[in-house]
Amino acid sequence: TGTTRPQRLLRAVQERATRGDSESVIAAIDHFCRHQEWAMNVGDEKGFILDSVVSEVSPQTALELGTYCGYSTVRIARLLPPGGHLITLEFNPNYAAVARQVIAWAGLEDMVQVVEGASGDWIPHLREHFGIESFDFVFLDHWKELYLPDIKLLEECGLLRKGTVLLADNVVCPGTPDYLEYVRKSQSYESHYFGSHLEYTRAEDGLEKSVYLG
Ligand SMILES: O=C(NCCCCCn1ccnc1)c1cc(-c2ccc(F)cc2)cc(O)c1O
Ligand SMILES: [Mg+2]
Repeated sequence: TGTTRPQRLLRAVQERATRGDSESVIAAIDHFCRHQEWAMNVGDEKGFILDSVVSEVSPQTALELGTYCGYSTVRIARLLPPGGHLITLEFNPNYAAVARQVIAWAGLEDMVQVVEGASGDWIPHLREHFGIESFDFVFLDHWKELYLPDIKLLEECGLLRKGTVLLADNVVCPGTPDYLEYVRKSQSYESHYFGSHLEYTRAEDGLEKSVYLG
């Protein structure tokens, strides 16, 4: 027994960050991951790229696949425009429980909906369950072999529109080769690779930004 890494990360947030201050929550998690224990958050370097894409899109509706401890959820939600809303899907209930508390500590619970379950099960029900017409922005950061099937499902469910921006983490490490090939070859996407590093390390990694053309 004892605590899990997500629980230790949450304790670091509660001990180091100021309630309602999302910047201090982000800083506390980055400090924990650099100085205490590595964790698979998108991190500060790739997080800066995520911030710039979210700011550019300024999404009213956003979807995140893979919440983990809520680090990228907080990064995205803090930049949403008035009326903006973020739905984040997490398969692991222990991750989801920690993420809800991290998001609440940042004071962003009103703009975020943490949904527990398998992305493939939930995607076909997002419209009816949350009144979503389509997404302006999608951040992919869950199991790497699900990136491709899940964007195909989003297409089939009509949840992408002309101009929807997809941003995928880890396209180099751990890697998402089938997803990359698809978005780079498909006539329905305009893709661009942002080179960076695996969170808190010197290993190569990067984000792929893909605009859906319909
Ligand atoms: O596996 C990752 N994320 C998915 C976690 C489970 C998602 C569950 N889920 C949520 C919704 N549907 C399913 C991941 C891994 C690494 C990594 C890199 C190098 C290494 F040596 C070890 C690990 C780095 C990341 O940045 C990652 O995102
Ligand atoms: Mg990741």
